[in-house]
Amino acid sequence: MPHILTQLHKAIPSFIFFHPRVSLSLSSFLLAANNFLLSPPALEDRETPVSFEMATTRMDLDGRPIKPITICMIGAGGFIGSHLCEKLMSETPHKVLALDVYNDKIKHLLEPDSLPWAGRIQFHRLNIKHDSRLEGLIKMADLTINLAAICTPADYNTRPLDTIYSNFIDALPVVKYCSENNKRLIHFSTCEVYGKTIQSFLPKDSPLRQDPAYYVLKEDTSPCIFGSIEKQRWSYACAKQLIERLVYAEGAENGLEFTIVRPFNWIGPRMDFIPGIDGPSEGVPRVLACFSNNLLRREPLKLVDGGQSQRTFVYIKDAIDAVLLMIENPDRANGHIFNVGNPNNEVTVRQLAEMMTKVYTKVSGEPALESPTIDVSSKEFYGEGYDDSDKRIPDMTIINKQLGWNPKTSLWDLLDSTLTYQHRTYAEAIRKAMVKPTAS
Ligand SMILES: NC(=O)c1ccc[n+]([C@@H]2O[C@H](COP(=O)([O-])OP(=O)(O)OC[C@H]3O[C@@H](n4cnc5c(N)ncnc54)[C@H](O)[C@@H]3O)[C@@H](O)[C@H]2O)c1
Ligand SMILES: O=c1ccn([C@@H]2O[C@H](COP(=O)(O)OP(=O)(O)O[C@H]3OC[C@](O)(CO)[C@H]3O)[C@@H](O)[C@H]2O)c(=O)[nH]1
Repeated sequence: MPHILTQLHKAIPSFIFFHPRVSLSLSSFLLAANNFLLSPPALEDRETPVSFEMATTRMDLDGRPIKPITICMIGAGGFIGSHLCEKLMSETPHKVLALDVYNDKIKHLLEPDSLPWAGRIQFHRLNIKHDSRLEGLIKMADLTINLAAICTPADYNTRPLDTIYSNFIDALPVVKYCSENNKRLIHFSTCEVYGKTIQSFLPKDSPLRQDPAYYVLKEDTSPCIFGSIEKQRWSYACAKQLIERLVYAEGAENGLEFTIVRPFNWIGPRMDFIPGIDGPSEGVPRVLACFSNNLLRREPLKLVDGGQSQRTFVYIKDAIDAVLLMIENPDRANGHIFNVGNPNNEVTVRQLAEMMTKVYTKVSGEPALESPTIDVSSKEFYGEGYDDSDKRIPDMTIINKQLGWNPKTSLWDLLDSTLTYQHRTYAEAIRKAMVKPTAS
């Protein structure tokens, strides 16, 4: 192992870090806070890349200067990872060792070498299932963030073994290496660990159904309620729950410094794939990409079991602000489990379909279909063993108290920017793919 580490160290160029030497005055503190709160426009919304300049000392929530750190980010090439890398490169001095099997979603951050953050992000193509470089990379970093997972519901009941291995077995060495090497870990879990609400088991006419105590999901008091074993949908939630328990136990028994994140349906650009364009034609991504695909192809949006399930959606950029607060405020984040969602953005899936149809009509200029949705059974859509969470409203008390974080973006606004991106990125490719070759 030591010789592998030496090679890894040699492979990494020397990094130029921003060193905060500015003495703190009230005005610089206010400016830093202001810069932090007013994020610049998203990279994908910019015509040309904006030059990167760090003019002021960045401060943590307790008024201390933030020291640059090295982050080992596993699953950095995915949806959340790509947005987190973007944020870290454009607004912070931190260095990222980006680990994934794919890098398509972060290519714009890796090339060309002339980018303002060149040298602060380094991609390592590896599969954490079987790669001896993993421990060395975790050792080289101050903090590990584990995002790697199979996390699309269409896989949970059709590939339960892969799902359980990915979300539990493959995550085990990451926890172990962090614990053994005294490295801080931010582990990505899911809101799905709550499963179903207590409300869903109450009689339909029970007045208790109106009481938030029976449906708002709280990190420290809500139970985890899953369906039977034949309902393999819960393979993912159950694996995530067990890895949460393991991380928590490593904290309690061996002093691991950890934070667990439970995302509540984060959505935005670069989420999943559009079947037949940048993913398999028969693939079933999460609902945002399913509905985007239907809208782009001018097909009715498929409502599973009537689209009655409820979700709260949060804009990826709001959620990434929360993760950055966790990264830069370890004293406030360590030892905590955080819900990260937007309780104000609750809709049924049917309402989501209706809103996406309206927004897409606006951004594309194309009229909506006469019948914009179609009902489909879960068995037909997902296969045997599917089941669903009825309602997901995050309680925000803990994240509010510890990090002062609140989501900002309404569902309409986040769909507006996301569907503008989907239309700009995919409409032409879909049009070409849909033109059938004519017989000669
Ligand atoms: N997006 C959400 O709303 C949401 C909600 C709940 C939980 N989460 C959790 O957040 C994390 C990230 O989610 P996402 O939406 O970015 O998913 P994603 O699928 O876009 O990203 C996951 C990334 O992990 C990589 N990966 C998977 N297995 C790997 C392995 N063995 N080795 C190396 N890389 C591997 C994948 O290639 C992918 O790039 C996951 O743990 C997921 O369970 C996300
Ligand atoms: O074409 C479609 C696709 C889906 N639905 C229904 O929409 C609901 C939400 O589905 P989706 O976003 O795919 O996934 P879930 O919210 O159920 O689960 C995710 O939550 C967090 C995470 O852990 C990671 O993202 C994942 O497990 C659902 O009710 C579908 O049935 C539809 O009607 N039509």
